[in-house]
Amino acid sequence: MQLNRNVVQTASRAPAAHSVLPLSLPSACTNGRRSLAAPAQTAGDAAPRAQRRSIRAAATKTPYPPPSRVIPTEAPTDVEYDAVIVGGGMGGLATAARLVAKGAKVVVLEKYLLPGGSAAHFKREGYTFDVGSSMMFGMGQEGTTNLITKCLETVGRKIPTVPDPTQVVYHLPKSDRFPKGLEVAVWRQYEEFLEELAQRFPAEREGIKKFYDECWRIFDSLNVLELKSLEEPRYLLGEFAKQPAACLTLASFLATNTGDVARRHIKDPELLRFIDIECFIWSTVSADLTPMINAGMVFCDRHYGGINYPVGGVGRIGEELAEGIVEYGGHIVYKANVKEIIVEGPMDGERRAVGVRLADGRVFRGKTVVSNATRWDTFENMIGPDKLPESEQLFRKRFKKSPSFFSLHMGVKAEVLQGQADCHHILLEDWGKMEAARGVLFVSIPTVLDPSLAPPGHHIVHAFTPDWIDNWKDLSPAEYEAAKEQLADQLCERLEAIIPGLRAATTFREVGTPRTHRRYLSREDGTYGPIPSRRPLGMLSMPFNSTDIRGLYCVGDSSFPGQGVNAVVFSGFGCAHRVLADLGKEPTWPLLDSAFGKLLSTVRNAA
Ligand SMILES: NC(=O)c1ccc[n+]([C@@H]2O[C@H](COP(=O)([O-])OP(=O)(O)OC[C@H]3O[C@@H](n4cnc5c(N)ncnc54)[C@H](O)[C@@H]3O)[C@@H](O)[C@H]2O)c1
Ligand SMILES: CC(C)=CCC/C(C)=C/C=C/C(C)=C/C=C/C(C)=C/C=C/C=C(C)/C=C/C=C(C)/C=C/C=C(\C)CCC=C(C)C
Repeated sequence: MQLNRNVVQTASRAPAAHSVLPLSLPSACTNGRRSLAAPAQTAGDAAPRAQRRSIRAAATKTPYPPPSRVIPTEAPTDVEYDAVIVGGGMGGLATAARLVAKGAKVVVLEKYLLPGGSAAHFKREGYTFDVGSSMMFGMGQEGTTNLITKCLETVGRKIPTVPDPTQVVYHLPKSDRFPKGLEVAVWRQYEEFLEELAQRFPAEREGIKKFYDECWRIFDSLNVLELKSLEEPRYLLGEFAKQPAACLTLASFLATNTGDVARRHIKDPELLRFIDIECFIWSTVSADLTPMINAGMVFCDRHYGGINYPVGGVGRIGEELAEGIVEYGGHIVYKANVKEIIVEGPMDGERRAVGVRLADGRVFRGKTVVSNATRWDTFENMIGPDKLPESEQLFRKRFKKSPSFFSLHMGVKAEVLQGQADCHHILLEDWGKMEAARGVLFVSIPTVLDPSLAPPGHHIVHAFTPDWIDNWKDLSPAEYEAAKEQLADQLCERLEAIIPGLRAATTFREVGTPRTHRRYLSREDGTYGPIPSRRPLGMLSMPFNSTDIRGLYCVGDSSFPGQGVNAVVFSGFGCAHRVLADLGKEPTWPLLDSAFGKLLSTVRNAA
């Protein structure tokens, strides 16, 4: 059966291209093919790509963004805040934005000098480097899942963006069928991507469409809901009443993992491995361990128009949010290292978080405390490893820390990337190494979308690969430096396969190891976030924002729905809603509320 593009394309899947074009950038198109040294395909090469590209990056000049503005603020310590927020990563900022917009008195305490956490940026020699990846979901203009756009709007902000023409281009291992390697581009247009994949695996044409169409069922359901706290039954019942079909669809997928759905429709082992890496690049686990609802979000938002690069760099999002929060009356204190979450009450009775103490001795008191640090940093380091509530002990059995990353930030002469139009690439030479440290190589070239990030005539190449902190322990300073250089050289050698001449064209290079991530992001072992230790029951085992300590909430990637900027912003929306409900600033049905809370924790403990 041939894919029928007219059937696949629906208004909800592909909002008009103009709606996602940059707000202030030229929509200049470059119709050339990708210029990376792409191996030819053997199983049916796709039709000429130039004909199928309907959205192209603005790859020419862009205006320089406004200079970074991080307004340092202080905050009084002699007041009781509605919420004291530990950490100004995207999870903490999203919570703060939603709270201040409702008139709550909020202080954000950030250990570093800048907002954004792992989604911040740093500047060196005329380059603006994104700390993490440059792939931003949730930045579209339509629907309800464009949570980054919505979060900015909450505090009156908007950022010009550039659409990514492809989400990612995969350069995957050689096999009998693909002697030069399997290459697949995930085009912004859904039909183009389906066609490309079906050309590679013609016998699975129908299965491919069925699998990805199941993802659309989830996305289309999420994309009509007002996204708030799933722990608040009054809101939840309201959404069920307004959108019963969407809510039932989501409920039916809550306990499902992606691998199960993929195997229902696809039999080819090589294609199933492709679905694995489709999950791995954002969940850092295979499809069997990746909740299907998250896959629905990621596999569809990219075609719906959600992946757009913020002009000026990913760090602009945090900067704009921070400014907006301050404008709405909130406080953000930088260089504020929270050492302790103050909890009152007996160990065997009701315990309540009442504030925090900083390393310099300052105390901020609040009716609620929200932690944007990982659960390990929050409970073990700021409360005490001997005081772990039962639900936290359970969390530690079910989830473990994912590896951190080794990152290589490079400035390169522009000619080495002549004609390049794809920002993100994935390289893997051996399927057996997909989940191993230093196996998958992630590559972002954000300057193809926003040239203003590099000095004229230059590009940024950011390459990173999963790595464990244990690989960097017990080294002398000289050994540490030598190990960094050696691994950086190895990665450059691998990169030469898709960017020939890279090493000779490199004019700037800075390396980060898991130790760097631990130090600057204050994430235990530099972890990227929690991953399941065993097969999870879809999303059901992931904790929401409330904790067993009254008044203490967690937000960010150790809370539902997990890693990803759009995901932690959703977690922030949920957290703010739950906090407001507990503060009496959002309507609730108290009896139902407490019964539902107990039911949820019973279900989660059993999941
Ligand atoms: N392209 C992408 O998709 C992309 C890019 C970057 C980041 N991310 C995602 O962002 C997620 C993380 O976001 P997040 O909001 O959960 O966490 P985060 O680590 O980004 O932010 C946490 C913040 O808390 C601060 N902090 C930690 N301990 C502190 C303490 N004791 N006192 C004061 N401040 C403290 C840190 O300095 C940091 O700014 C990751 O899962 C990753 O997937 C994604
Ligand atoms: C009863 C109950 C509870 C319920 C009922 C039913 C219902 C209603 C349900 C509902 C649900 C919901 C709403 C859900 C939600 C969800 C969500 C929102 C989700 C989201 C997600 C997201 C995500 C996951 C994302 C992610 C992303 C990421 C991670 C990214 C990353 C990236 C990277 C790393 C990059 C790569 C790079 C290269 C390639 C270079």
